[in-house]
This record gives sequence, C-alpha cells and structure tokens, in this order.
Amino acid sequence: MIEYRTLRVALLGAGSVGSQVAAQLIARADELASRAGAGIELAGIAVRDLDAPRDADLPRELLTTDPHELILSSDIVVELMGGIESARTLILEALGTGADVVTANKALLAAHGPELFAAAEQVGAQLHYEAAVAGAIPIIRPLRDSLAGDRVQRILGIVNGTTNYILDEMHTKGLGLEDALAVATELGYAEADPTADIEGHDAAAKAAILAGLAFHTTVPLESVHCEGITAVTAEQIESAKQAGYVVKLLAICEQLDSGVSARVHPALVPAAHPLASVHGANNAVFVQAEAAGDLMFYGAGAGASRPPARCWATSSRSRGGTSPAGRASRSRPARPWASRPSAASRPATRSRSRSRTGRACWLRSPGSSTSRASRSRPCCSRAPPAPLRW
Ligand SMILES: NC(=O)C1=CN([C@@H]2O[C@H](COP(=O)(O)OP(=O)(O)OC[C@H]3O[C@@H](n4cnc5c(N)ncnc54)[C@H](OP(=O)(O)O)[C@@H]3O)[C@@H](O)[C@H]2O)C=CC1
Ligand SMILES: N[C@@H](CC=O)C(=O)O
Repeated sequence: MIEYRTLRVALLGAGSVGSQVAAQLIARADELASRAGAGIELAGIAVRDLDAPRDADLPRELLTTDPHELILSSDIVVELMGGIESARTLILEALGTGADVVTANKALLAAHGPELFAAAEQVGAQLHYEAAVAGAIPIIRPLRDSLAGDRVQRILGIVNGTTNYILDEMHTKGLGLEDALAVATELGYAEADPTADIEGHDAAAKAAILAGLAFHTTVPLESVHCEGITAVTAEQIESAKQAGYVVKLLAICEQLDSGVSARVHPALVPAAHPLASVHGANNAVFVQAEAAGDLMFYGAGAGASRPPARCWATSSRSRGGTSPAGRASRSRPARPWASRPSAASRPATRSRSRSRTGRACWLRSPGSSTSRASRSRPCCSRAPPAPLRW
C-alpha cells in the first residue's frame, strides 16, 4: 500500500461554497490523495458562528472561530470567506507561514492582487484562484498557460451567475428583478451583499482579473467601467426580444492599439450568438485570439454545487506531486500582475433609454464602447475603437 505524506488543509469559511468544499474534501480524501501524490487532511474550518446552520453536514469538531491557530498548523489554506480586510489579513498571515493559498475571492484579488502575489513570491508559496472567475469553468489556466503563446484580442464574458439568472428570468418568464434576485440569493448564487452582483462590481472584479491575464498586464479595478443591471426594465428586455436580441450583463476586455479596455455593462446580444443561449446562473467566456480563433468556455457560474470543484482541485494540486510520501515540488508562483501601464478610456454609446427610476440607462451592443461615466475615467484607449464584429 502506498503511503502518502499528509498535507493539512485549513478552510476559512463554510458558507455556500466552503461547506461544499469541506464535504468534498472529506468524502474524496483517498481519491485526492492518489491524484495529488499527498494525503489531504481537512485540519479545520474557520467560521464566525459555530452554531450557524450549514448547507452540508460537517463534523462539529472541525469548526473553529480561531483562524490564526488553524493557519499555523496547515500546509494549504483555502480562503472562502469573501470580503476584503479579514480575508486579506488572513491570506497574508498564511503566506507568511509559507503555506500555499487557494482563494475564490475575486473582489480581494482585484483590489489587492499585486500585494498578495508579491507576498506569495517572497516566500516561494503559491496563490491559486481558479474558482475566482466564472464559477466552475476552468478559465484561469487556459488564459494564463494554454494561450500564453497566442495573442488574445478580446474577451466577452458572462461572468456573473446571479445577474445572468435574473436577466434570464426576466426574459423568459417576465419576472421582476427583485423577485428573481430573491430566488438567486436563496439558491446561493448571490454574494453576501448582492449589491456587488446587481451593480456589476463582482463582474468588474472578474473582468480586471481576466484582462490582466489575457493581456499580460495589471488592470486596476478602478479602471474597469462598471454598470450593473438595476436600471434594466422589463420594457427594455421586451423590446430587445422583439428586435432579436437578448440583454446580457457582459464583461468586455479588449486589447486596443493604444491600451487595454475592460468594461462591464448590460449589452444587446444577437439571439443567434452563442452567448445569447447562456441561461440561468451559467457563465460563458468567449475568447477571441489571433491563432486559436474563437473559443467559448461554458459552465455553471454560481451556486453551491459546482464552483467548489475548482477549489479542491487547486488545493489538491497546490503542493501535490506524483511522488508518494514526499513533499511535492513547488514551482514558483505565477505572476499575472506584472506591471505594464493600462491606457485611458474611450467614448461612444449606441442607444439610450430611460430606466424605471428615470435615470439614464445605457443598453449597448457589446461592439460599442463605454458610457458617459467611463469617458471621464482613465481606463482604455483614447483612440476611437474600430467597430467590433460578432
Ligand atoms: N457563491 C458562489 O456561487 C461563489 C462564490 N465565490 C466566492 O467564494 C467566497 C465565499 O462565497 P460564499 O460561500 O457564497 O460566502 P458565504 O457568505 O455563504 O460564506 C462565508 C463564510 O465565511 C465565514 N466567515 C466570514 N467572515 C469570517 C471571518 N472573519 N472569520 C471566519 N469566518 C468568516 C462565514 O462564517 P459563518 O457561516 O459562521 O457566518 C461563512 O461560513 C466569496 O469570495 C465569493 O465571492 C466564488 C465562486 C462562486
Ligand atoms: N455571486 C457570484 C458568485 C460567483 O462568483 C455570481 O453570481 O457569479
């Protein structure tokens, strides 16, 4: 019988995602050990409230309210708490002990990625974030590794499951935004504060990460134009439908001659385009690259059941190797944040309508560019964009 060295995994958070990751780490420990070349032991799970109801039946003795103690005794720390400050501090603490870290926290990475990656590099630890963008879809490695030799030209992504679910319910069932959001929250799709979903901040954080990887640069979150779905009305959805379009919240990242553009806004997608058929809380990332041509990555974008797979997949690989009984080899951490300046924003808007609240609401074709708000923000190229084609 093969004996593996055991790696201790600390889980920070047992909410929608964390409880499923914990359940899978426990249920599939042997399988993961043989794949990773190291035993995987769930050392403990840090939570705020020991008595809070959990989606999965987790051994009570694994729960703790002391993440610091847990981190000290672990080889791999999986951060699934969400939020910024506590998560940032605990990840830095974990990296400081030399532990590898896995996180699904896109908001944190978009805001503090350079600091965290620098901290990882300093100690030769790894910081994995496969589950931070597009739920269950493997998109980080394809962009960072598989397409490293190609030139990505544009990414069109449906990267927020909650808003896609809401828009889809509005489009197909005529549901109102609030009703659809309530269901999305109940199903575990939404963030702890769902404003991040419906105002587009979650998608903007993901856009910053995707654009940074695709264009080998740093894309600060502040430079991503962000407009959510709160101003999208049932009337707009209906008229789009009549005209052969579907309204989708898109993250659009482009390499322009004069710089990188990243923006998030509701867009009119032609009904025949593959992105129009992305229903429910599914996500899709449509990548256009010079050599590879058009690629589409599709799958579950949010919810308790699917995204966790990518957390335990990365945690098992984090220090994994093929040699039983030995600590796996550690490669240098990847650095998607190497700095290169991004450029300033660009104008152009296609059509304008009034929102329920009377506020100006902009529904654009994904081929058109950013709104009034982004024109004053340095974000993309100053040059007017060439018209985009589907
Ligand atoms: N939901 C989804 O579909 C997806 C979410 N993500 C990301 O995964 C992360 C987790 O999301 P989700 O599971 O939905 O979040 P939840 O809000 O459901 O769960 C958060 C968990 O973290 C714990 N927690 C929060 N703050 C602390 C703290 N300071 N110390 C200890 N424990 C703490 C909570 O404890 P307690 O239970 O005691 O309150 C809870 O168990 C987020 O970064 C999110 O953006 C990524 C992909 C998909
Ligand atoms: N709230 C997010 C969860 C996954 O990242 C979403 O709806 O996509």
